[in-house]
Amino acid sequence: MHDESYTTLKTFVFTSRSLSDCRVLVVDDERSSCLLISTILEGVVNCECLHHSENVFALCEQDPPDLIILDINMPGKNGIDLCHELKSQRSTAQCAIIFITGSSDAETQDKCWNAGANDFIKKPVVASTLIHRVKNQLQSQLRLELLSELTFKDQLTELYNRYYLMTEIPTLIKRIAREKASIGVIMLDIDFFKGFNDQYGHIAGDKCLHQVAKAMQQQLLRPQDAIIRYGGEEFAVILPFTDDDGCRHVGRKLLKAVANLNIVNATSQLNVVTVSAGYYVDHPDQNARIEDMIDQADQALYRAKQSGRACLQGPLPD
Ligand SMILES: Nc1nc2c(ncn2[C@@H]2O[C@H](COP(=O)(O)OP(=O)(O)OP(=O)(O)O)[C@@H](O)[C@H]2O)c(=O)[nH]1
Repeated sequence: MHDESYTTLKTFVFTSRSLSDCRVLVVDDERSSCLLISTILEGVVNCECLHHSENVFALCEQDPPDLIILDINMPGKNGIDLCHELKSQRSTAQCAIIFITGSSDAETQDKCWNAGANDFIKKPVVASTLIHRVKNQLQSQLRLELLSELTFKDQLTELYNRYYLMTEIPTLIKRIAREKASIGVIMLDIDFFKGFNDQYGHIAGDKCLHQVAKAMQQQLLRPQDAIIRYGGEEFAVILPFTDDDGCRHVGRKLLKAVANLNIVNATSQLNVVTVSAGYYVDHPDQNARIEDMIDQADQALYRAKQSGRACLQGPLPD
């Protein structure tokens, strides 16, 4: 547990992205136009080109770029329809879209804005204008990203905070209710953490919290799953669209991942840091409240603590 490199205190600085980390997708059936744009943007952002509009949506849904530079007139799906499609889907709505086209009459420009465009550039392209428009677009996105990290993330563990739980999860529950699906909630608490702090000090305690958080985060594979630092050494895991079996499976994986860190805690009978967990699965209606689900999972967590810790408990049988 003694790591000489660990000298920083309470907060971990957020690793916010910079312009050079941003991905820009250029969609234009004219190869020369794609080449020109990506050459101008070289060294500013990472550029990829696509010459067909047909597979853009599928590609963006899988791995959304930060910005798309879109031609309007292309064989197959035209840029305006593609923009409508991208902006109407939750998974791609955040991609900024800049149209780049030779036809810049008022009616065409109107169509672009109505489709959800973020900006519009007229051909022939002026290099410095393209660079500045792309930079402006991406910089405001990066600022928003940082702001939402600062608002919704806990600085010590880099997990979501309670504000995220209370503001974002209720909307998700309403969607799950509409789709008549289920949601799993797991509450976890580090065992004998007071003893750990007393034995190794609070800085080591903070580092332990950070490691435990990272190890648990790595176990969650679906983008909609979320871990929240609920209290000091207590975590809430929200698993949308997950049933009883799925919830138990994830719960066991989380327990194992923490134990496998092998962080020594001489104040625990197991001699390593472990977590106890309780879970609850709900088929919510529109009035369901996250607080009530957490309360149920917390009662199961209490039973896990009572039955010796380092284990997972579910609801009591009816
Ligand atoms: N280092 C550190 N410790 C914290 C933080 N937040 C809470 N704690 C400590 O976590 C400990 C929790 O202690 P208890 O609630 O008694 O629980 P426990 O010792 O883990 O015992 P069980 O949960 O019953 O296994 C307290 O000593 C808190 O000071 C934090 O941000 N950093």
